[in-house]
Amino acid sequence: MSRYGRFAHDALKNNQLTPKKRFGQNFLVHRETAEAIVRAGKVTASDTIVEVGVGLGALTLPLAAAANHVYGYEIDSGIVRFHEQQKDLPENVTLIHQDILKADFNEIVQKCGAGLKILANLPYSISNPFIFKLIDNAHLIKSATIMLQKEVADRLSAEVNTKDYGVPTILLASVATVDRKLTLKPAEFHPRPKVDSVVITIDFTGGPKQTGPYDYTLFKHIVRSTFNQRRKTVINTLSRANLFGVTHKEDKKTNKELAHRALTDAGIAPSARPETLLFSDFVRLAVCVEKLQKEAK
Ligand SMILES: C[S@@+](CC[C@H](N)C(=O)[O-])C[C@H]1O[C@@H](n2cnc3c(N)ncnc32)[C@H](O)[C@@H]1O
Repeated sequence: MSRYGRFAHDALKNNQLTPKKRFGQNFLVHRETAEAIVRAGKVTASDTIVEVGVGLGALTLPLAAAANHVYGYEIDSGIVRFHEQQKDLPENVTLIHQDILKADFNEIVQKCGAGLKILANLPYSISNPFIFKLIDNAHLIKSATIMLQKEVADRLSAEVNTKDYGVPTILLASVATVDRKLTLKPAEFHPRPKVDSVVITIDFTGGPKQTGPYDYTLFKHIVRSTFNQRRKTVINTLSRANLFGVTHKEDKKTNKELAHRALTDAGIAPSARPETLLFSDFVRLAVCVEKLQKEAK
């Protein structure tokens, strides 16, 4: 066992801390790996970093050595108590006992300054809701370098027309670009997870080329409704997505006609399946649906 691994093991044992599955507690056991994640995040001496899930501090310490300041969020009161008793975190680390999913990103910006830089060995238990939180707060974030279960990273960086391509891929592509950095084996953690992990950097400054204005809420609704039934054709799901204010049963035909028009106006084959459509196709579709909605008023 590495020195880091022995440290994690002993720290947990001596403080009656059992790794909690519900908090996704798989602690890093190699210092070099933690340092590689900091390098992947391109952390510089002037950076203020937001770390999600401080744990025993495996990533926090190299982050604190490389950055100006680290605001570390941790949900587990046992771990927070451990750091308070040990006083082991450097002075430029502020430990915040809070569930990151409940945190207000505007308040985090007030603490950390504009353009958040986030690093995390992300607890697997929150990876999906956390990604959607990042998407919703994209305008406040510069980059997020995060470690995820490989299958989640595969979904976020999936190519069009593959089984992994879906709602998270498209919504993330609408605000950012994704770059895969490292693949880590289960032996990098204590306790060992069952699957490989991947570190990705999500760059919120390198989002898609300007597509012109479109209704983002409508775009999201269309993406979610079509992928809800990913085996069906887009004309099928779009006609049932309550887009055109036609609710009477007998007006099924009208819904289908309007959906057909929106799709052909957007240059999309009505018989297409959602996984064959690019982010830019969904944007064009949202623009055409909005135009028809306005005409119908
Ligand atoms: C995978 S461990 C990583 C710990 C440490 N950074 C490391 O690399 O060894 C995830 C950490 O996130 C914490 N955590 C889990 N859910 C959280 C949440 N919703 N908000 C803040 N921290 C959370 C866990 O208690 C745990 O310490």
